[in-house]
Amino acid sequence: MTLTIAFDNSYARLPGRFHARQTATPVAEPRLIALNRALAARLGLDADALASPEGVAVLAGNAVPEGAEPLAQAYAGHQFGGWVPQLGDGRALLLGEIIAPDGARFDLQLKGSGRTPFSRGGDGRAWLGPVLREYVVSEAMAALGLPTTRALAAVATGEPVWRDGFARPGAVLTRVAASHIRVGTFQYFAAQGDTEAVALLARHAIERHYPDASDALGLIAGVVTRQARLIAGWMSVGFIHGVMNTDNMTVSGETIDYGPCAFMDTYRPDKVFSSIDAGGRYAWANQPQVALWNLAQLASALLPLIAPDQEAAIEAATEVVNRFAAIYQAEWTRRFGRKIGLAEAGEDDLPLIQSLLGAMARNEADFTRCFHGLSDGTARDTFIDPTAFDAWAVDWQARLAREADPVATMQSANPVRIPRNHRIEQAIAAALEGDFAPFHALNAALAAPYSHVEGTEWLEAAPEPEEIVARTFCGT
Ligand SMILES: Nc1ncnc2c1ncn2[C@@H]1O[C@H](COP(=O)(O)OP(=O)(O)OP(=O)(O)O)[C@@H](O)[C@H]1O
Ligand SMILES: [Mg+2]
Repeated sequence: MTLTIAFDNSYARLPGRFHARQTATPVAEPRLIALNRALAARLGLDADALASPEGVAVLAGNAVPEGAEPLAQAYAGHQFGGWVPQLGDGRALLLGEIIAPDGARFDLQLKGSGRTPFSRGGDGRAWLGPVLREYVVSEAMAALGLPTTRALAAVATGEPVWRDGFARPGAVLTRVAASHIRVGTFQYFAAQGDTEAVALLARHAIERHYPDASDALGLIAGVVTRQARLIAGWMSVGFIHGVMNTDNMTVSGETIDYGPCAFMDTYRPDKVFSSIDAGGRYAWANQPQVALWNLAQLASALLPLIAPDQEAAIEAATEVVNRFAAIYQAEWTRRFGRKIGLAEAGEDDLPLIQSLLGAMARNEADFTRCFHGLSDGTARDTFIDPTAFDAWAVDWQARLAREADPVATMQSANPVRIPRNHRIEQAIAAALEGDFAPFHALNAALAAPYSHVEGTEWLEAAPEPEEIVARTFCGT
């Protein structure tokens, strides 16, 4: 079985200071854990060839496929608000880009493939737990209909990875993305005063993601729009990214870096999962503000391209960045409106949505179960005090009288299943014992999140108190 991948590596053609050419460090005993056949088909890749020994060698980094030009991408970033002038792929390699049958261009990247010039003190590796988490959650995000990087494959390396004094099984994730260009990629060059590189990168990003944009302002406007919509989408499914540093925000508008992420069970606007987010900077309710702050950093990196006069550039960029609030608010209203059965919610409907959310918080309602329960009469059962729900439902029913098919609207907006954190942890624990069945069952159940599927009820319920997993770790 021969694996042929038609690479066309536009990022590798950018000047040398954009990346470090590097091959993966071979691993002892590659073994395929999961191959995403549906995604392979979408990309025009031969899944059987990927699953063959030759294919698995490529997915593990033990063989370089013909046409690939592996490289680590340079980037910088603000981490928890603190500036880090050089980050870069310290444990990932871009193999190259492929053009799918429909003409769309995708990066093919290995994550956990060994040390690079950007590794600093790190070992360049990933362990099984975070690889499975990223696989499950990124694919669930795609199934929910939200823009995201994808997981094409997970491979066990047969080598230990040391974390906190424990030997963990090593793994490599094959990630697919519209690109891996981050806000931090622009910042990396801007901070060095390398305006030529910023301009080259802007042109590259425009060609790949915003062909209608004619200049840097158009690029910013495009990213602002996509990120505002993306974050509103996260909010609508209770997703908490957990580490929204500027190096973890894409310019394409796809969700990236599923390190400490989680979906919340009980609705709490200030919910934080990440063990390192002590100040709650990246709490659920803070995500739009953080995104806006990150976008301001992008705009500031692009200032030299906007106008020779800095004052004028700042003024123009600020106007574009400030469009975020209206785009976000419109998308938030549209999404939460649909969640309560309103096909086209408007500003007038905000009090109704907000009063439900307030009551949900006071009554410790499960976010996913409560919204889904609106269409089958079980929402009130998720409240500590169901009569509080009933009180809200009076106004709600009155408003629903003006809707043609509110049940259909709600069912298309409220997932019945999300990747619950305790289920992810259970799947990881089983995998560490050599049993990957729960991991595969989780992926299968999450592929169709909006409809009831026989045999997947175990994933619909909120965790029992003793099952709750309230902490996540940063995934390195
Ligand atoms: N085990 C490791 N070895 C070397 N570098 C690492 C390791 N873990 C993380 N890094 C680097 O630390 C920085 C921040 O890591 P972060 O957790 O945001 O990213 P990541 O999960 O590795 O990757 P990505 O953002 O591509 O999903 C990045 O530059 C990353 O490459
Ligand atoms: Mg990252």
